[in-house]
Amino acid sequence: MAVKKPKRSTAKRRRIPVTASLAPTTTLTTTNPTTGHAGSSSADSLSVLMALTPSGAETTSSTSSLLTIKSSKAVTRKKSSLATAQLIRRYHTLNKELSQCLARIDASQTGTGANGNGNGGGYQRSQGGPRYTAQQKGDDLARIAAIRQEMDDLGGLDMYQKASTLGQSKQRGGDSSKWLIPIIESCHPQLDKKAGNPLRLLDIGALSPHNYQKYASWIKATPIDLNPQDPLITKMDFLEMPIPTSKDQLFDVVCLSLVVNFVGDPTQRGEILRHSARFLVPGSGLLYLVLPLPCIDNSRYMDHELLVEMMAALGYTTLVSHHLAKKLAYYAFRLDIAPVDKDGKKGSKKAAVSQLLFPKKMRHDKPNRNK
Ligand SMILES: C[S@@+](CC[C@H](N)C(=O)[O-])C[C@H]1O[C@@H](n2cnc3c(N)ncnc32)[C@H](O)[C@@H]1O
Repeated sequence: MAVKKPKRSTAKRRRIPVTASLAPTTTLTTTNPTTGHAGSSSADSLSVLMALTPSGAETTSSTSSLLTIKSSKAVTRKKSSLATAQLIRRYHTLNKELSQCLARIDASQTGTGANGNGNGGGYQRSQGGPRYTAQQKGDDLARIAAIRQEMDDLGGLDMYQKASTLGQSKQRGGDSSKWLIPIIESCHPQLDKKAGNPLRLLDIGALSPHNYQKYASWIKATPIDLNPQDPLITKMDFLEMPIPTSKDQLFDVVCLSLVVNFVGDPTQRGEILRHSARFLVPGSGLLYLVLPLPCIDNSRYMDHELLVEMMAALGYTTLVSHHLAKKLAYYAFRLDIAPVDKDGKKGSKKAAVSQLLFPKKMRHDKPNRNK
């Protein structure tokens, strides 16, 4: 994508460092976006993953028959898959708790109280709400340090990404782009795949630059990530990505596969979805959204109907297709209405209205549901 005079997004962004650049990224070094620590902390990250493998995992070398070898391999794979899932879950939990602590501190400093979604804990600096005491702030600061330490001990974002890459390896079903391809094809029936005029696809939070390689003749992918695992992935915080200033900079497809749930702060999750609309061709652009299934079918506050309603409020009024699989929920939305606040202006009427439209509200009051 050619970028002329990039216009910076004013989308709400506080803690993830600015790394906006469309140039390849290996020369850029940043603070670890999640832990806030400099550099990569995962020199021996794979050994951390191995250490997480439940003890007693057998290896094939000690087995004597082919049958045992096969079952032993399967057992090892299952255990390692469990360890990977455990690591990813722990990382998400820490990331969320970190966001909550940071949001409480932010809210107490700005006097905004909760950040509109309960994440700030409802504390206010000024009158009207419970006071956020110095003691509570001290506890939050101590907890933040402990969380960052634990994240570092686990191997930081780098390790999380390696675990996620294992999660998307072929053995475990491959990456989630497969579901999308037939949908893109059905939305562009006239597309001449050999004409040399490929569709433009922005892959946000890409673990591999090769997810769309097979379709390179008709899909030109731009993979970006906060912490690229490959030099072909551009280092970029999507919320800092320059908003297109002309039609030829827009994308036909924007992919957010397992990215929104990665973000700990609910306001920022919303911002990512809102921001996505600024990059798509209105009328035909597709947003590919993948979430862990429990976000949709086991939450107290969110479900399929509410997601569809919220997306419609952002201009995604057509749900082209969706699929609730065993572990993941896949959605393809079409951007029918161009965003009003194209310039990314925060606090626009539209933004205020959508916050009022969707306050955090209990929808499924059941004890076993996620919060
Ligand atoms: C679960 S992993 C990626 C999953 C991959 N897309 C897939 O479908 O398997 C989530 C990724 O999102 C990236 N990410 C989170 N927030 C981001 C942002 N604001 N900009 C760019 N990448 C982001 C993280 O760095 C991480 O690599």
